Amino acid sequence: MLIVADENIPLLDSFFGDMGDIRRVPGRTMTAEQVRDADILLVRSVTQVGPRLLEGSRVRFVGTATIGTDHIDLDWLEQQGIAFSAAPGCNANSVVEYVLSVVLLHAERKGLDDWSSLSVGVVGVGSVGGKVARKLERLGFDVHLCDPPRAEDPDDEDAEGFESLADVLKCDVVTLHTPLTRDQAHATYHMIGAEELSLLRSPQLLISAGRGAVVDCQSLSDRLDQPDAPAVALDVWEPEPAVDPALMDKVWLATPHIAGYSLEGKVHGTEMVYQALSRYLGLPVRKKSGQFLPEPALNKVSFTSSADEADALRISLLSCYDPRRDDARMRVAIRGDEAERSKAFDRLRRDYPVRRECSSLKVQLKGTSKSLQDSFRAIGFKIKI
Ligand SMILES: NC(=O)C1=CN([C@@H]2O[C@H](COP(=O)(O)OP(=O)(O)OC[C@H]3O[C@@H](n4cnc5c(N)ncnc54)[C@H](O)[C@@H]3O)[C@@H](O)[C@H]2O)C=CC1
Ligand SMILES: O=C(O)C(=O)[C@H](O)COP(=O)(O)O
Repeated sequence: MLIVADENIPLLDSFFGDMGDIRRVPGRTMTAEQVRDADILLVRSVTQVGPRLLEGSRVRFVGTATIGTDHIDLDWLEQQGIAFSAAPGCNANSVVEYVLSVVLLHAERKGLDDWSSLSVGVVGVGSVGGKVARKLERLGFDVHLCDPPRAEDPDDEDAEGFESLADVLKCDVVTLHTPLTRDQAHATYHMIGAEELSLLRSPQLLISAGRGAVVDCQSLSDRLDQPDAPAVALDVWEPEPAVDPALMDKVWLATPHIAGYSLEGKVHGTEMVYQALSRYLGLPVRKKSGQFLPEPALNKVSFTSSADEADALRISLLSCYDPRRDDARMRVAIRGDEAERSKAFDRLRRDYPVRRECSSLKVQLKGTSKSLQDSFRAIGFKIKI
């Protein structure tokens, strides 16, 4: 059996090595020629999967080690009888930690003593947005939710209290977590256009961590030329990988589509596809991502009753993930013509440093308040009192 796989899928040999031969190819430039003799195709978000890639091949299973599926022609795969599996939720917690760190830095920049005094609007309340909302609520934030497809779903038992997009855009922070959809009810392509952007003003913050084209990036660039523009943290871009350097210069935090790039999130993506492929082939599921995760570089911090509580939280969260480092790397790397910028964007992603989630850090909180302990728990740290 031949497995053709994006070379950037981690742990290919560990998970799939005993299932067949593996041919690694660059995902962005994968060709029909490279997959023609494959039985199994494993991709990430940068490979467009449809008739152009697969017609005439013998591929019978496609797996994507990602949450998003907008790069896959799902209808065509179904028509062809090609089995498919994504990795729903695999890196959701990584995106949540990106959002928490961005909100923390924003509050700090605004001189707020209490970050939870900010109101946060979550647009798209699924696996990622739902987790963002739950963690922020546990941290005491005033959270507002917008998800019209869920609001209209009669079978959704938790579909209460959703607000309109216009209402949610009044929050201090607005964070976008919808998939990219077109030609359907509540399509999200350019959902945040000139009109919506005109409702967002300084000192509000817009975070985009779903897909680039959910925001009309030309309108965003124009809006950011105005004096009352909101602050913007962009993890996803329109287009990728040829990021517009003029837009990058205008946004507060620029990161190269890495919100979901914790090691746990990436390895979990591989594991979920491995599980789906094992089920498809009728093989036992024997491997678990936990067995392949290395010891974290930082595994313990300790605070005493003398610790300033806000500082303790800040130090711990930013020790696990500080988006300013990704922002700095991106601003240095993205330069030159379109081809050079595209290569640099993909290189930043391919060579992404190991980033561990908060759950990998044990935090000792001796003699600290119950509310601080609750906050650490809400974020996902392992705490010891
Ligand atoms: N930046 C990154 O690294 C990552 C980005 N993503 C993106 O995040 C997206 C969301 O992921 P999940 O939460 O796991 O997906 P999900 O499918 O669990 O949730 C998406 C939610 O968005 C809602 N939605 C759809 N159209 C909407 C609209 N017009 N307005 C408001 N809400 C709408 C859906 O009803 C659903 O509840 C993925 O599709 C992917 O594109 C996912 C992982 C990492
Ligand atoms: O899971 C998703 O959806 C994402 O957006 C991934 O973080 C994308 O990562 P790549 O597949 O582009 O490496």
